[in-house]
Amino acid sequence: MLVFPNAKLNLGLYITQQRPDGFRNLESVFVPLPWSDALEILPAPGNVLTLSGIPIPGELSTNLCWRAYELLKTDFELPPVQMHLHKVVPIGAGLGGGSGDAAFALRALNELFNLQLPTEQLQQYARRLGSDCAFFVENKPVFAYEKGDVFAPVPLDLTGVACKVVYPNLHISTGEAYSRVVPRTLRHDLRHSLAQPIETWRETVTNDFEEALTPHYPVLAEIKQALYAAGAAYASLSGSGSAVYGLFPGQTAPPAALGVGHDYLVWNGLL
Ligand SMILES: C[C@](O)(CO)[C@H](O)COP(=O)(O)OP(=O)(O)OC[C@H]1O[C@@H](n2ccc(N)nc2=O)[C@H](O)[C@@H]1O
Ligand SMILES: Nc1ncnc2c1ncn2[C@@H]1O[C@H](COP(=O)(O)OP(=O)(O)OP(=O)(O)O)[C@@H](O)[C@H]1O
Repeated sequence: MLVFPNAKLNLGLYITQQRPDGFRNLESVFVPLPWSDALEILPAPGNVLTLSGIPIPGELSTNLCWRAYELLKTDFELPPVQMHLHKVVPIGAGLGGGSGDAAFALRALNELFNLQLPTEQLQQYARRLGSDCAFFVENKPVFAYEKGDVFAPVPLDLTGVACKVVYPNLHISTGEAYSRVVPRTLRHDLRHSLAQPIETWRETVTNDFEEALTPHYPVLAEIKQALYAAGAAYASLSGSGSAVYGLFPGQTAPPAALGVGHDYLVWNGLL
């Protein structure tokens, strides 16, 4: 079975509280971003994981696709599988790339071996692999809260909005990013702000990681400024960075060149 695990963008992100379990409570809206890896899973005589594309740090056994398989195997008698992951989505980007791989692996294994796990149960498995993973089970725009793994519907449809995502070849680890933010009680009603026209978001929709990380990584502000100069209606860091995106509603494609950075990885397309 061949699947294409996509990435996500965060529209606004507020870190509201330190939790007793070491994690933080947050509020954010997640939307799918059609920048995708490719993952093939087949029954096989023996277990094997192969990789291509962007190199993934760490042992094969710690790869999130493999961990998804191992997790299901604790509860089900799964036959051996061969998996191949072709990595396209940049890592340490705040795009949830690894999380998408994990959730798509759970979904594919569920289908391939007819496990008949309903959505809620797949989300429970996904939560055990990472805070971002559960989003990718349903993979539709949601308001996320608590650890970012509990969801409420959000009446937001960005389908067809032109988008540019810029990754400045800078790996920011999620743990490091969180350690730089001091949680603050909630200051904004994100869902209310996002219900207004995109052009108003610049004044109302913020990501707490941006303020905390920009002094350490000025390139983030440079890219954001360039996106606005190129006509973005809204630009922001995604998640814990380092990817920065711009939205260009009403345009059939985002502008081709930004005039910043030579070796940046860029995704252009429609949401
Ligand atoms: C920044 C976001 O991408 C926003 O969507 C996510 O919150 C990150 O989710 P993720 O990459 O799946 O993160 P996890 O693998 O669960 O956690 C990595 C590390 O981030 C921190 N972490 C993560 C999520 C959260 N709600 N609070 C945290 O404090 C913890 O230090 C944790 O050890
Ligand atoms: N399939 C995978 N794809 C990417 N990273 C993976 C994968 N499996 C395991 N990892 C590990 O996860 C780490 C990346 O997680 P990190 O949170 O830093 O970045 P991210 O993928 O951009 O995620 P997020 O958007 O949630 O911040 C890598 O250092 C890598 O070791």
